[in-house]
Amino acid sequence: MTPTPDAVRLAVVVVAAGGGTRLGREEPKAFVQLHGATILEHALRGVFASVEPAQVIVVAPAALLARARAIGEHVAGAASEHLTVVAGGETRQQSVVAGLAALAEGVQAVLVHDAARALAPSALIDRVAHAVLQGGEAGVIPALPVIDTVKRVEGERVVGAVDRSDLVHVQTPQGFPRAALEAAYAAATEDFTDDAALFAAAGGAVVTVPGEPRAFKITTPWDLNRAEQLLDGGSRIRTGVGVDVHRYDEAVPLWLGGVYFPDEPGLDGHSDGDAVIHAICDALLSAAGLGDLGSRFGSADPRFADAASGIFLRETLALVAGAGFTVGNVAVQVVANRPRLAARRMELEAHLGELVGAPVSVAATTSDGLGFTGRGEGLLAVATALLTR
Ligand SMILES: Nc1ccn([C@@H]2O[C@H](COP(=O)(O)OP(=O)(O)OP(=O)(O)O)[C@@H](O)[C@H]2O)c(=O)n1
Ligand SMILES: C[C@](O)(CO)[C@H](O)COP(=O)(O)O
Repeated sequence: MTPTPDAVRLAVVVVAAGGGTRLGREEPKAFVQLHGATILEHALRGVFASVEPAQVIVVAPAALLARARAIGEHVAGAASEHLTVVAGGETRQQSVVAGLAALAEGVQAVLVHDAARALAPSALIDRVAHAVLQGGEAGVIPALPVIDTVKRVEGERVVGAVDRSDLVHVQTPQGFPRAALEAAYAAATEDFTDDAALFAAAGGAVVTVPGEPRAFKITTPWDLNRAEQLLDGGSRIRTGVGVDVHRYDEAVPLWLGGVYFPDEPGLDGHSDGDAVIHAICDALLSAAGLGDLGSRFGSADPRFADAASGIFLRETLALVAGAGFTVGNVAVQVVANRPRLAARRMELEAHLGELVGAPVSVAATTSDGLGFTGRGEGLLAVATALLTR
């Protein structure tokens, strides 16, 4: 993943070294299973599906650094070069210090994010990142209004009311200019419950952006059940559609569905022209509400000139997973005079199913001589995708 200009300036520190006392599990909280993956994996999916950070630093328990790296590499895939794993400390603040110590040169803004906020949507991470990257000197934190009445108590005795109109619930990621955050941490003489308080204690200004209910912190067993239900009981089925057309180009090889077809005219395009994979990517992005291939990868991006289209599918699947979706199935229909797919349909379905990680069905037809496909000028692929969340 080549960083975009914004990403060259941004690092995300994911603090995952806590013991999870209030959760009451044997393993440290970030390594507790949630809906078939660890809490850490869920958190990293959101991070890697968001802005393209130049560096992601996972702060993990010293005894689990290798496990944390394996999880990080599984999520990051081709972006693993941007992953750093360091050992945390006795407190959250000490873990953040360890994360800051691992920041690469050139990073100018830092997001600090709780792995325990495992369902934080990538849109929230984008929101904080873009607010910080706008170049102000303030810290940026996500916040939600307090909707319950708040009382001051002494033991069980209520001793006063608190005006909730100017109170908010604060979440993570919290974003800061790097130099100012490092200076604030260097000057800290006490423990704070979040980075914004430490930053403010050093004189830094802090502003809020809207938080997200899904970014709640998994702290107690009830929270873990709530997260499980959101990922399971709240299953929502989403369908999407994708279409792609390419003209034939006799001068290039034909790759279709990630499979090479010898002695067939290739497809003209900025990448390898694989209309089947492009249509599948658009169908997946459409179902997840994540835009389309052109908006995500750019139709003229030099990074993808002549690229094998499998790279688009891997990146698309990471985005879809990061948004909390699982692929149910994909169906593809090819409309073209060539190539004849019948003899290789099962091979195509097996290969695409392996790439997508779910059943992929492939069908083909001609257009009975009608239109550009009938005149043998090009090939059209239509795909549908079913996602669940
Ligand atoms: N020494 C610590 C303590 C906390 N954290 C991280 O800070 C985030 C918020 O902390 P919290 O939810 O309190 O996690 P724990 O400290 O593990 O929970 P508990 O207080 O119940 O032990 C979590 O992602 C946790 O992994 C950390 O990296 N290092
Ligand atoms: C950082 C934080 O998530 C912001 O709300 C919160 O302060 C962490 O508190 P914890 O007691 O360390 O979970």
